[in-house]
Amino acid sequence: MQDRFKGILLTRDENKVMSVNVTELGLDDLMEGDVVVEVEWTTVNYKDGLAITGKGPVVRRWPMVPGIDCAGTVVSSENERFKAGDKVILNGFGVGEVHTGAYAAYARLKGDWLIPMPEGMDGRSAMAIGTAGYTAMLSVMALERHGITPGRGPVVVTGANGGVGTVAIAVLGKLGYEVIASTGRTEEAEFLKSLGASEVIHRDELSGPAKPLNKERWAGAVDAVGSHTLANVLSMTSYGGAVTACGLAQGMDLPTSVAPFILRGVSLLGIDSVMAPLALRQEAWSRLVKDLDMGKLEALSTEIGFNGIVDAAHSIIDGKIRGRVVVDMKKS
Ligand SMILES: C=CC(=O)SCCNC(=O)CCNC(=O)[C@H](O)C(C)(C)COP(=O)(O)OP(=O)(O)OC[C@H]1O[C@@H](n2cnc3c(N)ncnc32)[C@H](O)[C@@H]1OP(=O)(O)O
Ligand SMILES: NC(=O)C1=CN([C@@H]2O[C@H](COP(=O)(O)OP(=O)(O)OC[C@H]3O[C@@H](n4cnc5c(N)ncnc54)[C@H](O)[C@@H]3O)[C@@H](O)[C@H]2O)C=CC1
Repeated sequence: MQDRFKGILLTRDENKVMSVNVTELGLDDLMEGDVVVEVEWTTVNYKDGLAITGKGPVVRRWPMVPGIDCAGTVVSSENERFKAGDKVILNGFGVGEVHTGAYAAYARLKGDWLIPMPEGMDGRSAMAIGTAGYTAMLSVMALERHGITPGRGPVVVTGANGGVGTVAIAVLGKLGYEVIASTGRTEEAEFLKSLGASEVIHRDELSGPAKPLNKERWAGAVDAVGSHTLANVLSMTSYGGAVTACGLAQGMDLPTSVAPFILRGVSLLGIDSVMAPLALRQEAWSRLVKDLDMGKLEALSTEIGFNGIVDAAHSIIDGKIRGRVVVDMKKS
């Protein structure tokens, strides 16, 4: 292991003005943990974008190495579950928020947070999926638990060209659902159809203030957008349907009424990837091996090197990234 290694460090001055520094770090700059991992692959999620641009109060401890997820190899371990050489995945648990994170050549982490690399997956594909794709899987699993089968009717996916959206479309399509993709980038309709969407609608149909109830259009939804979009999705969900909420790309508010819940028995299912229990995580990663077509994952992914992370963080907040960004940490 190198004594000094590259990393990104977010610092704040006495006036709480943030700086983003590409710098050299040592192990002492990383917070305590019982496993040191060489970060081989990481990614840029919306939350990483919020952290690096400072657009959202994601970072809650300073200074911070951002980066909420990574895949790599264990370098040293005092945890009985892991030994040097093991391939692992890390996502969530406040890493990149309150615990120094993935945008460095090494990460010092708690072994209890790590998942052994599932059979059939490698570091690159794990991070092409990343937190966004794993959250898409958690969302699909929540719909399934609620009895939303392909026979119940279509499922709408909002934020369809984003990380959660593209992976959700690919998984739902493979599982046989009729998928309606909602996007502001309708010029990407053919791409979304190639992933598994049957129909593409413009996000403007869902982005204004919602009526309490509207014509029933879908049995289920994977929503990554929140705000008016989620309110409209709820108002158009058919009797007994279910909607998962994981994101806030339009806003953190939810200007809805109780009508969909009390008149149509619609359920709103909250999805949190960060503190999801280990068993649910392992199930989600195993399901991704089985239910996500790796050719489609490749089609929705763009690879960059370490030096591209900061630009990609700005681009994701500007809504300019299609699908997922995977970062090869060995590449500059
Ligand atoms: C991969 C996942 C995602 O992408 S999620 C989307 C990205 N996340 C965000 O945009 C969240 C950013 N955070 C915020 O906007 C705010 O922190 C807030 C609205 C969630 C809360 O802010 P507010 O100023 O209203 O309250 P406090 O900071 O005083 O916190 C209240 C209470 O909540 C605890 N808390 C704060 N952040 C989190 C979090 N991320 N996860 C879990 N809990 C959180 C905080 O510790 C306080 O609890 P207490 O018991 O008093 O300590
Ligand atoms: N709850 C959780 O644990 C998790 C939450 N998330 C959240 O899910 C959301 C999506 O994440 P990603 O797919 O990775 O982000 P992304 O940026 O890849 O995708 C978001 C999509 O929403 C679109 N969008 C932006 N503004 C919009 C608006 N006003 N109306 C409709 N669409 C809009 C963008 O064009 C983009 O296609 C984010 O808010 C993120 O924070 C992501 C992962 C885990």
